[in-house]
Amino acid sequence: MSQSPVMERRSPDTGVGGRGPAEAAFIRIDGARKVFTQRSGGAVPVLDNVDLAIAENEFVSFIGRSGCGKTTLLNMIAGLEDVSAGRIAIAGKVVTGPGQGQGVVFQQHALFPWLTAVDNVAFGFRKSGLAKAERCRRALELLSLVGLDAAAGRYPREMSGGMQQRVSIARALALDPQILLMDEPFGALDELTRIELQQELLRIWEARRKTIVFVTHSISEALTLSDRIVLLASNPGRIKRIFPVDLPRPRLRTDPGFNALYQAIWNELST
Ligand SMILES: Nc1ncnc2c1ncn2[C@@H]1O[C@H](COP(=O)(O)OP(=O)(O)OP(=O)(O)O)[C@@H](O)[C@H]1O
Repeated sequence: MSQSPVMERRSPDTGVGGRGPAEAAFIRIDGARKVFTQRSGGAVPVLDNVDLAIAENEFVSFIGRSGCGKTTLLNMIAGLEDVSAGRIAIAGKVVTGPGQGQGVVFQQHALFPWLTAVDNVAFGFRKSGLAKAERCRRALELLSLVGLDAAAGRYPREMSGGMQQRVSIARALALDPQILLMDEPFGALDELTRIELQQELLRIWEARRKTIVFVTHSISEALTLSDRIVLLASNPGRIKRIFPVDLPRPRLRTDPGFNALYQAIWNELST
């Protein structure tokens, strides 16, 4: 396969893309492996020897074929899955569970159907020790940030999928996490809503200075959003290649640089 000049093949010791030495990594994954144990006792190796360094405020996407381990890797960073071997650290502290600065947004919005939008977001403050009125005030502020001022009193069944996903993002932002981990958050949305939410997310990312790790199946989405795209291969899951996206934002799909990278990622995914 021909190599595009904008691509860069990196060794498994994947440093922080163009942002200084790997020691400056905010999220550091070293030799991470994941083996699931089946009920029958059999072991299923899912991720093997993953090394990755992600800088503070960096936007990194994981892309790869279905089943290659993207969600598992994200869940390991979230502290929702343990690491079978190797280690994952955030700001130098080994991840031992959730609550180390990670906020998670899943594809299914996972809102409480019996709570209004504002109460769903306020739920994110439950461990904050804040008084109810203050939780409510801050929840309204976050709903405003995601463009949902007018829908605060609505229940999930009264909102579209895009609105529900905005509420999920607001809830994930409640405790002002340093890291936003997003698992195909826009996968179930129509194309227009998806593009709108991508722009919203970039706005929030720039305004709030978050580190974002984002799982997607869409090459265009990864190219629109990311500083770097990490392509995973399957059986067992491992990093095959990392694509830095050195294109100015907002990114246009008609840009020749965008198209060159799209083609390069497509080629790599399909081989
Ligand atoms: N709890 C589990 N027990 C056993 N195997 C599991 C478990 N969770 C995931 N797996 C397996 O691990 C592999 C990776 O799954 P994962 O969901 O991480 O992949 P993915 O790349 O996110 O897939 P998709 O793109 O379809 O969402 C799959 O083969 C899956 O069947």
